[in-house]
Amino acid sequence: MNPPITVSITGAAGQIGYALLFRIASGAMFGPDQPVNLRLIEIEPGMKALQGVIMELDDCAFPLLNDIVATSDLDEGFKGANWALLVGSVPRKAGMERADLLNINGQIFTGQGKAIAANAADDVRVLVVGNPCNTNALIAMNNAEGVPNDRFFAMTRLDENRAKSQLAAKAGVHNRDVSNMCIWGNHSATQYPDFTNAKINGQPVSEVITDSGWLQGEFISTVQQRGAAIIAARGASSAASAANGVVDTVRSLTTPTAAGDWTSVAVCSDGSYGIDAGLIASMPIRVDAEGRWDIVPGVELDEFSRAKVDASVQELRDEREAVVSLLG
Ligand SMILES: NC(=O)c1ccc[n+]([C@@H]2O[C@H](COP(=O)([O-])OP(=O)(O)OC[C@H]3O[C@@H](n4cnc5c(N)ncnc54)[C@H](O)[C@@H]3O)[C@@H](O)[C@H]2O)c1
Repeated sequence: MNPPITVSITGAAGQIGYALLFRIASGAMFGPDQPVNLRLIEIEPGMKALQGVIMELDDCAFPLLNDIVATSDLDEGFKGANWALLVGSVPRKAGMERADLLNINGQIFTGQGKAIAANAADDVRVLVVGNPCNTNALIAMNNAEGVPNDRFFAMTRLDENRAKSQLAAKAGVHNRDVSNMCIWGNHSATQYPDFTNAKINGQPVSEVITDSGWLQGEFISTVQQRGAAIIAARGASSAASAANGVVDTVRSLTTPTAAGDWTSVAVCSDGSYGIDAGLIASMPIRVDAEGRWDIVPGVELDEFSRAKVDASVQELRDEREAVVSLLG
């Protein structure tokens, strides 16, 4: 058995937390030989529910679950973290402007960034799920002095999985036959699911799905609006599929990417693809055998794609502008 990995999770008593903790503890995230310590972080009002979740974790008698800490103290919560999964955030309420939301959550991610820098392990990696996740990650990154920028990620994998599933259904193939699906930009309704570079059984999608009107219209809007469609149908926002996206993201960042393929995750841009350096934007990412990631170079963006990417990047610039005072 390997020594345990420590995973800190904020918002641990929330919906996504409830779907996520059990999968981490079962070995789905780090494999069947990797014990885990869970450090579960909640705000005070969530602590009672969190105790209930911990009782259920205990009742699973997971062989890989080494230790559980429940706390609302950030220093204790991020102590020794190898992974920090920042799921908790304040949802948008009726009458709240996007700028208000950015600011309320901005305060949270300022404190969490500082606490990660002060307490986490030297190899800490941070995945932000709580929305607006790109800008929350930007704030955490800019407040985590001493933690390299390449350790910060924001989740767009759920969007990638949704896009693959839509393409597979339209083409009458299995999800696993779809590759090279990249979500560009912001995890928001401006995100661009790039069908122009995606492949089905190694063939360009546009050669398999010849209905270009569907690809440019309904496909994109279905992926962009899927979160709202789930809320309308389920009466609650996506949680199990979001938790699955977290598991997939961490697995993809800790295992080599299949040759020629890539995965979607928002990272700190180095200026690639005309995306301003320093923004947290979703791009095609690959991981090598040593576990290092880089932005896949040379992906072609045609005129249609370029306009979509630019629109989403503009939204990220606007969000950055709204929180500039929190960036240190
Ligand atoms: N990136 C993505 O693809 C994606 C997908 C789905 C949901 N989300 C986002 O994930 C977030 C969580 O979703 P959910 O359905 O689990 O929400 P939820 O409201 O069920 O749970 C959120 C939990 O976070 C806790 N919390 C709030 N502020 C906190 C803080 N400062 N520190 C620690 N915990 C805190 C709350 O007490 C609550 O238990 C939301 O922001 C949602 O929009 C992102």
